Amino acid sequence: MALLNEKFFDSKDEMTEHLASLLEDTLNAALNKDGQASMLVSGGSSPAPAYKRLSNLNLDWNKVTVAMVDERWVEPTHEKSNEAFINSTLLQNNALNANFVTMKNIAESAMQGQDAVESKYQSLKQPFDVTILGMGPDGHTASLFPNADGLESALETEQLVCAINAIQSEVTGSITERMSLSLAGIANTQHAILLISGDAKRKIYEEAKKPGSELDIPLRAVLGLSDLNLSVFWCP
Ligand SMILES: O=C(O)[C@H](O)[C@@H](O)[C@H](O)[C@H](O)COP(=O)(O)O
Repeated sequence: MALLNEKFFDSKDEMTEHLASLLEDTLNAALNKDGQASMLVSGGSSPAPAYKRLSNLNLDWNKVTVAMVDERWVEPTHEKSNEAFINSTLLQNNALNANFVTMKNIAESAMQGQDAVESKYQSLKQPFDVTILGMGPDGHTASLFPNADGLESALETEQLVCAINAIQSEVTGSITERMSLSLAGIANTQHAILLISGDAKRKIYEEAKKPGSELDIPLRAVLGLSDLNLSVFWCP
């Protein structure tokens, strides 16, 4: 089991405040210690306000590298692009100077683009200083979707990233082809933060803590990483 530090907040504002100050402290500590920092980011509504707050901080942003936890295999101009989401939330204001390592490349498919993404990710500062994860109502985290094509290899590979083709559902929407940190990529961080909102997802999270199939609830594989330092933040 991961080293869990669970915090249950009364409101999203409270969670945002805590998350933003934790990220600020983490980035500052890494910059002071190593002269550089790496932060891996997810999309989703949970982290967005903290990203906006972070973007105004006076950090040495040019020494911070922001990279994606996962991405749909769509152009950055697409409305569902996580790259576009990070550009419009985090990489604004002072954070415009951060380095941004993205996943989508010119390859026709995520599978064909995987090696190029892997080599970019291998050049990031490792272990990553902090990785922000979300979770869907189907128990997916990053783009590790239940029973997806590519999930087994994402859970087994030693590579940092893996192409995934999810089974289409209400959660995935029509775009099922993704690039994601693998389980090994998620494990490769000093500190991971999992953001969960609402009672329905809380139930899935509690379910994921119990033994069972990692293919049905991929979050279970992350919770099972014995050396992972994982903060779990929940808000209503
Ligand atoms: O790429 C995606 O499909 C989303 O980023 C997704 O994985 C998100 O992280 C979770 O669904 C949590 O979303 P909320 O933050 O909105 O709860």
